[in-house]
Amino acid sequence: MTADASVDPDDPDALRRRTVIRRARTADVRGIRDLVAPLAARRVLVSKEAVTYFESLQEFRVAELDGRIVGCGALHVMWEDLAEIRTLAVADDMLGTGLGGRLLEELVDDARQIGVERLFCLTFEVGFFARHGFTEIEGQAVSAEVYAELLRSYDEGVAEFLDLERVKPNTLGNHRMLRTL
Ligand SMILES: CC(=O)SCCNC(=O)CCNC(=O)[C@H](O)C(C)(C)COP(=O)(O)OP(=O)(O)OC[C@H]1O[C@@H](n2cnc3c(N)ncnc32)[C@H](O)[C@@H]1OP(=O)(O)O
Repeated sequence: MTADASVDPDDPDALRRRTVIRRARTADVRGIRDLVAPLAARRVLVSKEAVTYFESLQEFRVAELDGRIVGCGALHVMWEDLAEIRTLAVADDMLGTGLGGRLLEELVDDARQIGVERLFCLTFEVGFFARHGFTEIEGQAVSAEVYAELLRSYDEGVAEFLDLERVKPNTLGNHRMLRTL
C-alpha cells in the first residue's frame, strides 16, 4: 500500500471517485483472500483454498483504491435462469461508503447481461440485501427437476443453496434471499 492509499473518512466523495470497480485479475487473488480471511474467521463468509479463487476468478469483480483491493464480489451461475451472489466483502475502513452497493449492482448488471433472471444469496446482511431488492425465501427456489440436476454438482455453494443436511453447520443463522431481475 502506498502512502496516498490511506482512506480519508472526511471526504467520501473523493473516495468514491478514486475507487474503481473492475473485473478481477489473477494478481488480485491475494487481496481477495486478505479481505475474506477475517470474515471467514468470524464465519461470516466461507473460507476457500487459493486454488478455488483462481478457478472462479472470472466470476469476480473487485474494487481497487490506489492499488489496494478494498472490495470484492462474485456471480456464480447455477442454472439457466439462476445465479448466486458470492463473497461480497468490503474492507473495514470502507464500510458504509456505498461500495458494497456498487459492487452488488455491477454483479446484477453482469447477471442481466448473461440471461440470469433470479439471484440468490445466503447472508447475515438481511437489511443490506433487502434494500437491494432481495426478499427472504423459505424452502426451495427451484423445481424438483432442477433440484435433482443441481444435486449432481460438486460445488459446496450449490449444496448450501439446496440446503443439504451435510452443509447446514456452514449456513447456520444465514438467511436465504432471492431477487428477481
Ligand atoms: C452473498 C454474500 O456474499 S453474503 C455475505 C455478505 N457479506 C458479508 O456479510 C461480509 C461482511 N460485510 C460487508 O463486507 C459489508 O457490510 C457489505 C458488503 C454487506 C456491505 O458493504 P458496504 O460497503 O458497507 O455497503 P453500502 O455502503 O453500500 O451499504 C451499507 C450502508 O451504508 C449506507 N450507505 C450506502 N451508500 C452510502 C454512501 N454513499 N455514503 C454513506 N453511506 C452509504 C447505507 O445506508 C447502507 O445501509 P444498509 O446496510 O442499512 O443498507
